[in-house]
Amino acid sequence: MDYISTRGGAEPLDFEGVTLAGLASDGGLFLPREWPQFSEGEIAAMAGLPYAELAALVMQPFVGTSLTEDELLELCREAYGRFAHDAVTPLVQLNEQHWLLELFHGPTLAFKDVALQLLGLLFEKFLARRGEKLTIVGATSGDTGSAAIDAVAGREGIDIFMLHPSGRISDVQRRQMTTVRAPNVHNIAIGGSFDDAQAMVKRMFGDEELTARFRIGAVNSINWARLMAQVVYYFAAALQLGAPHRKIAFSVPTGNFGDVFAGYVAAKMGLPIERLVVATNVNDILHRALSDGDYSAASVTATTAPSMDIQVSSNFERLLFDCGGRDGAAMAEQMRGFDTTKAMRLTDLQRTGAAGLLTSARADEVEMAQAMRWACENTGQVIDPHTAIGLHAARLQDLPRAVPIVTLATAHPSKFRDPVEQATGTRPSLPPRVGDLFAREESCDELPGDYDAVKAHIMANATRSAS
Ligand SMILES: Cc1ncc(COP(=O)(O)O)c(C=O)c1O
Ligand SMILES: N[C@@H](CCOP(=O)(O)O)C(=O)O
Repeated sequence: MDYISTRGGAEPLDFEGVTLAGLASDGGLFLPREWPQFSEGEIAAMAGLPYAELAALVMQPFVGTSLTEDELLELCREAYGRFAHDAVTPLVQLNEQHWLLELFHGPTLAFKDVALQLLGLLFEKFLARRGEKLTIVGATSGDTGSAAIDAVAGREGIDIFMLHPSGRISDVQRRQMTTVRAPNVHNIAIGGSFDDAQAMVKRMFGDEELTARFRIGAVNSINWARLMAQVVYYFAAALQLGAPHRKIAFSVPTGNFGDVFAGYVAAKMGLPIERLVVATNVNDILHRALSDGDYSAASVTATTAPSMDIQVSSNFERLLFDCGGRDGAAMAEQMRGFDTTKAMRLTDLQRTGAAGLLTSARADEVEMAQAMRWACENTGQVIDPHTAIGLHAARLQDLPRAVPIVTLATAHPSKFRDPVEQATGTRPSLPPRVGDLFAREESCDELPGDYDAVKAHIMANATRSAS
C-alpha cells in the first residue's frame, strides 16, 4: 500500500513513512492510492471478533508490509487493553432505531484515545527501527491534546509541543494536559482560536529551519494513522447492528472532519453505510459547504462544545480530493485560493460525490441543550454537548425504519460538567481512571498567537528530540 498527497506534489510513501511524516511535503494530506475493499463474505466473517482482532483485520490492508500481522495484532491488544470497557467502543440503545456509540472509555475520556493509544505505540516501534527521534507539534481544542500527551508522555526520543487556545477549553480538558509531569511534554496556551493554532502547526511542517533540525511529527488527524484507527469502530458498530446484511446510518459530531471521514473510508471499503450525517455547532462551515457548496471561513465563535469550535477543517481536503476526481494539481490550486481568501466554492463533481453519502445539520446552543435534556429525560443517558449535536442531527433524519442510526458519543460528559449540569440538572462525576486531576499542579507556557514566538519556544525546548 502506498500513499499519495492530495496536492500531488509529494513523493508517495509507505505506511511507516506517512505515520512519521504527518503532513505531506507539499502541504497536502496523505491518502491511500486506492481504497482496499472487503467483500460481503469477509465483512460477515468479522462479526463477534474481539475489538483488537477486528482492528488488526480492518487496518492490515492500510499497514501493508510496514508491520507483520502478528506485530499489528500485538500493538492493537496493547492499545485497546488500556480501555475501561471490554467492548472498547460499546453501543447503547436509546430507542428502537437510535443508538449511541460510546467512544470515551479510553484513558482521557474522548474518542481521540482510540487512535492515539495506537499511534503512540506505532511511533515507538517505527522510531526504534530507524534509530530516529521525533518532535511532535499539535494543535488542540481540548481532546486531541490530552489523548496525545497520555500516549507519548515519558517515551524516549520524543518531545511533544501541544498548542491550545488559551481560555477556550474546559477545565478538565486543560488539566488533563497541564498536570502531566513528564520532561518531554510541553503545553503552550496561545492567544487566538484553535484555527490559529492549527495554522501554525501546519506551517511548521514546511519550515526549513525547523525541519532541518528536527523530524517534525503530527498527532492531529492530518496524520493518516489517526483516521485509519477510527475506521475500525464504524465496522464494530455496524457489525453488531446487522451489517453486512443491513445498512446503517451514522451521525457524527464534526469539527476537523477526521471522525466522519473515517466513516467515509469504511463505506469505501465496503461497509454498507446508508448515510453519514455531518453534525456541526454554530461554527458551521461544513454544514454550509455540504448543503450549499459554500466553504468560507468566518471567525470562530466560542460555544459550550469547544472541541468543535473549528472553521478551517483539515480533513475536508481529503474528501474534496477523493470526490473531485483525485486531481492533485486542481486540489493544490483550489487550496491555494482558499489560503488566500479563506473562501471557496465546491465544484459540481465534489458536491455530487459528497452528496452520495453525506448530509449535514447544525445545532445552535439552545438545540444542543435541548438534545442533552431529551436524552436525559427520555433515555436516562447523560451525554456531553458534542454528542448532543450529533444526537440533534440524528433526530432530524427521516430514515427507513429498517435502518438504525448510530450517534457517535465522542466525549464523556464529565469533561464538560458545567453545560451538562445547566441542561440536565445533573453534574457528571469524573471516572476514577482520571485520578486526582484537580489536586495536581499545572504547568503550561502562555505565548502570544505569534508564529515566531512559538517557533522560538520549540527550538529552545526540544531537547529530547534534537538530532
Ligand atoms: C469531543 C469531540 N467531539 C467531536 C469532535 C469533532 O471531531 P473531528 O474533528 O474529527 O470532526 C472533536 C474534535 O475535533 C471532539 O473533541
Ligand atoms: N477537537 C480536536 C481538534 C483537533 O482535531 P484532530 O482530530 O485533527 O486532532 C481536539 O480536541 O483537539
